[in-house]
Amino acid sequence: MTQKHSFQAEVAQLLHLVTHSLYSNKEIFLRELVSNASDACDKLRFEALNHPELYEDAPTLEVRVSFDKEARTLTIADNGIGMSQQEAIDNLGTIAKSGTREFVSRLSGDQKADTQLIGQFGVGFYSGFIVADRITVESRRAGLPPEEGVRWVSAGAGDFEVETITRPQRGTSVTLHLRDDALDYLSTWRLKSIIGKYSDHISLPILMRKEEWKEGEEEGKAGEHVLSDEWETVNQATALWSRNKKDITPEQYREFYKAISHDYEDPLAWSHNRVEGSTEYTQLLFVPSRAPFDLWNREKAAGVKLYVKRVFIMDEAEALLPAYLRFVKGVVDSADLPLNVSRELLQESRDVKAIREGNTRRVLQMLEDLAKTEKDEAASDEDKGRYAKFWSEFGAVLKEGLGEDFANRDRLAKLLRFASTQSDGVSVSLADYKARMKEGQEAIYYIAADTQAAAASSPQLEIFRKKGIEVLYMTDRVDEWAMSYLTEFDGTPLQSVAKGQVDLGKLQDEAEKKAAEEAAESFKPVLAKLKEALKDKAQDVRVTTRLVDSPACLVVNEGGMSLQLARLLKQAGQKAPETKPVLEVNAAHPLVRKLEGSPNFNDLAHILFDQALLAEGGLPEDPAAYVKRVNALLS
Ligand SMILES: Nc1ncnc2c1ncn2[C@@H]1O[C@H](COP(=O)(O)OP(=O)(O)OP(=O)(O)O)[C@@H](O)[C@H]1O
Repeated sequence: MTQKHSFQAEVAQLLHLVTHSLYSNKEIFLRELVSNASDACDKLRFEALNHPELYEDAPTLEVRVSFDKEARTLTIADNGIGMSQQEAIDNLGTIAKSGTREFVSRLSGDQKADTQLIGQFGVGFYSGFIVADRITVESRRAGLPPEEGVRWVSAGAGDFEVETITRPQRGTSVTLHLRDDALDYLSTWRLKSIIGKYSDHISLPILMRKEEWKEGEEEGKAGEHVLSDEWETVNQATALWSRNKKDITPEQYREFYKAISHDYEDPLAWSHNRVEGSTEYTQLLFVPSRAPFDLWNREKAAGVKLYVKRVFIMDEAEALLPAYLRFVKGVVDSADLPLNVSRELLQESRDVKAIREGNTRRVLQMLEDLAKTEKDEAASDEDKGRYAKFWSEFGAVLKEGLGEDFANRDRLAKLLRFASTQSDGVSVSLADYKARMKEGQEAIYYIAADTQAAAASSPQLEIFRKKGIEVLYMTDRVDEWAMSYLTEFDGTPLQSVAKGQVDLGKLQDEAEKKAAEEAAESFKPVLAKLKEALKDKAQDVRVTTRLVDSPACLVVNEGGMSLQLARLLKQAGQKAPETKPVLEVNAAHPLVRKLEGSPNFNDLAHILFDQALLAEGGLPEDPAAYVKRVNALLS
């Protein structure tokens, strides 16, 4: 008896996209289905560690790819874990992974944008519908009796049908009923070449029927290739990472990366090593070229798969890399961990700790190499641009490492890049900055703001501009938090220009200092009045030398949380300490001079404060009152 089921809405949406736009290279459907078959075998091998009876009478795991020209079908069959009827309904009719669901919910309906997005994702099983107008899946879960097999059929529209079948062999076969424009896949040569390209690294044998040359029977009739009953292995069938580095081509590394990451772009860099010593393992790690849409989710699945002696143990083994390197993809194959290792155990294992440290060092090494190439005269333009590309995609995540990975903080600091008052591009390293520091300059200055434009026009910068001192712009959300962990670079302190008093030290000449002191002295009575008028808003009011064109600005005390960070925290619904800022005034500014003896002193004082807040990216506490005061003065 067949039962009809509807696809979950998200699946229907995904299928629509698959069948209506997707993929300039259709052939990846084979990679996806072979990869599912291989995963199913991995799962069986894993479960059979404790239940060897699951192997039944077929202990050799394999994938078979075959086709039937007459029926126009292509079949990918495996003897892996298989599916029960309920599993087929669940796995092939709904999207279980929350990440994938979220991804689908982001599809905009704009085909071009969606195709881009989906390229980052891989549609797995559903990619079969790129080439098929109907798919039949027959399966039986290992351990269930033959009568509890299942047949699942769908034309890829809104629904699918399932029925119970008897299936003596365990595992799954996926049969694609090819569309008219996909009949070229009914060719041994074609399929072999696709498997060679995408699935060579799969550690299981992929078998296809051998082809034989048959002479034409009648006089004058040409011979042809016919399929024999003999099967042959058409891939290398050894896990790519277990092969010798020198036997692997760059092309093979790239394809391997695409297969494990579902990315359609080449990786930016990779590193493949066999690590020996007290903990033995192989690592093959990739840096992608493009950030995934959910990079910001720190809970997001980590990208490293764990194997133990070639046996697949788990995807997304977050213990193998720190969270700030969650963009890295790859494989770790340990020789020491027990096969039954669990996630909980991983967290505590000393071997895993050693692997995590080793992986971290490797990734940093890869990034340092990319950064080095940036300045290498002999490198191609493309190679030179790789680090900048990396930085624009992943720089903000890497910065989290400053607060997370103290042991590598110095290495991370060297990898940072910023825009600055002297560079629009985000390309200034702290070492570049130091090399350009003015004589007598004692700190690396930076300013944090929401955007580069806001940073560039900030009043706090005025004196630095005037003196030609470079200031770094920090415009990533994580910057302030990250910078709180980086107080110095190579012996030079980092100093926010919006915190504490400006002390340009040797950069300020004696005459300037003296003039400032005198101005401050004569301004004292006004200052006292200002403090009184603003006592609910400002912690203190003082005269500053940092302003040139602006009348006033707000700063926080050294060690205090910046106003910008406090705002970000509030926006994110978190508690921020209520720190009152310090109002700094430019005693030489006409507006400030006007204060003395003004009948509107109180209004002017509040306007001065609120404007400083606006200039800094904040909003007056009572915007309407601010507008009223300004209007009163204007009219
Ligand atoms: N050959 C197979 N044998 C057993 N189960 C399968 C097979 N193919 C697919 N499945 C099941 O169907 C589910 C959905 O497959 P699909 O390819 O859409 O996503 P996935 O493999 O989970 O994710 P991804 O392709 O992104 O790795 C799989 O998780 C698996 O449980």
